[in-house]
Amino acid sequence: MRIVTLGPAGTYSHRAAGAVGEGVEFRESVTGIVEAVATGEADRGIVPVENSIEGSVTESLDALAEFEVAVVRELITPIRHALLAQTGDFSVVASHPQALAQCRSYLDAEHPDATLESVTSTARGVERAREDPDVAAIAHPGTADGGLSVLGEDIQDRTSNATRFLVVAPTAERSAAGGKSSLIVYPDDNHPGLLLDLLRPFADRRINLTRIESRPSGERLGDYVFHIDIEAGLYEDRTRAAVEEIETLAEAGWVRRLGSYDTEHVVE
Ligand SMILES: O=C(O)C(=O)Cc1ccccc1
Repeated sequence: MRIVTLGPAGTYSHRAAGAVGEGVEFRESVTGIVEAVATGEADRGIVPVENSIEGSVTESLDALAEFEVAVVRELITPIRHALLAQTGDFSVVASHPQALAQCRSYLDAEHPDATLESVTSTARGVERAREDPDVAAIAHPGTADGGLSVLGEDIQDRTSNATRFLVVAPTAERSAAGGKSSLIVYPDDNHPGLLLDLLRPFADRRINLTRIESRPSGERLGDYVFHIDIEAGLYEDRTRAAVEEIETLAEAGWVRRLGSYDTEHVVE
């Protein structure tokens, strides 16, 4: 199986990908990962979608709306960040924007003068720190080799920091079996009560929503795509009926069933 995730080696996504298989290939962006699966270049892609401290990885949500893929698994992993550098004398902290945001209080308290540098992944930040003594990285402590020391451990703003990853696959592999499902709804419409109308089909059938997120459609200001996760499988009659009702409401736009899956907790 060809598996792609966020690289270089050592990212949190790479660690989560260990639950999917061996022999991972890397991409520089989550959009590139979802695209590789949509075009048939890869069989599975692992992307972060949501963090318990920092919220959505919006690039992942937008890529799921842009490309035709299925979601086949959901992996939740604890995230524990470390600060790594050649010495304690640095002026730049480089990491993935999510990691920088998850450690905001620590950085404000311990390194208020450091310049924060966003890079494409935590592992890319570690490469920067290996090359440049003026740069520290925030990453998994296991990436501290090649002359780097761990200057701080468990530096995330809350002890419980978890990230939710989705495993994407070609649409032919979409499953209707599972206790949770993900949908994307683009109503291409705007009227008072639209959101209420979109939610009622679930409420009427006692289907619990675990998440709803709106993202700009890119078409015009105030026009949204809704990412909806529910606690029910697409195989269930009540889910089928609810989604059919939503398809009628969104007939000017589209509804995408990404798939059903069960939550897996991955602890390394
Ligand atoms: O950059 C990484 O290591 C990633 O996999 C993205 C990420 C960043 C911070 C927390 C979880 C995932």
